[in-house]
Amino acid sequence: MKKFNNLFRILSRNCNMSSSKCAFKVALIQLHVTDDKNKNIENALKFVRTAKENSADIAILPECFNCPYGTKYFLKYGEEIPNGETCKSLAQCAKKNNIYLVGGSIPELQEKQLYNTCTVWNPLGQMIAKHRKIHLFDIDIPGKITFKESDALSSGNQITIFEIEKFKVGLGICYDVRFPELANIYRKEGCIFIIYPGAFNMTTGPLHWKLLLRARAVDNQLYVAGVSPARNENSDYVAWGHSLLANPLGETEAETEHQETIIYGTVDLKKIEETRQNIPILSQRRTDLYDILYHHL
Ligand SMILES: NC(=O)CCC(=O)C(=O)O
Repeated sequence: MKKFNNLFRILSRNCNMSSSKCAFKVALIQLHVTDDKNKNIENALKFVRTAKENSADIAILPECFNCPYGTKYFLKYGEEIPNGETCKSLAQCAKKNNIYLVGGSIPELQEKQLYNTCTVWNPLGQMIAKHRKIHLFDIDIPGKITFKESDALSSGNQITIFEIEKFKVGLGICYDVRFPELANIYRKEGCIFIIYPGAFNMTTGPLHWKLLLRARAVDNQLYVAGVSPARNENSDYVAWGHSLLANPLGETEAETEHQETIIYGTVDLKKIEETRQNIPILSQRRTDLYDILYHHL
């Protein structure tokens, strides 16, 4: 409840002052990813410039935007964070364009371990967050898709929150979206927005991508973005695309299909406040019951 009131305090303090923002323009950049790392990075930078020209405050790149998505590629494309070439480019790009940049994800190499990692850069070009995918994508749907990220990657063990003008934003990567507990923690920590760079596939994409993003939004009464690579029929792993932004009511604010593009949406803090006031589920939760029942199962 304390965190909930904090949002109202920040809102009433900031939003009534003309110098402060109560809405952020968000650019969801759905990139075509190839096996050429330099081209992928250059392409991402070009789209971030376009996002800035269109007055975006935050630009978001997809999961694995510098590398084809597949366990056999991660070591070859892996690099250290923040000293690798991709991070250097992202830092410069954020600074040059004076924009918050959520760097999708890249394979991170640290002490012979690989992680699927998202970095976030502020308009000064400083890294303000680093999220290692917590839940690795290990699934087997016979005849449809088998994928075992844990063959190559280690999992992250931390939740990740960063701030944009005092407002908290939570991070997850793709499969992390399937775990409502993580999103619930972000809400309880006072987040107003959760960002999931993600590359769902042609089986689970049509089934679950949109449903999960909207579910996380409506459960937690905040904005949720899912940002995918564009569909590349020539790659081993064909991404579903369909990047989207869901609002605190669970409605789709912005959505695209599978081609390379940018879509824009607004994170409107007043809409969060209104939704949370009208339907006050956070304070109505019966944790007295759930906690007891959960621990007895
Ligand atoms: N990159 C991923 O984590 C894919 C997740 C996915 O497709 C799913 O169904 O979950």
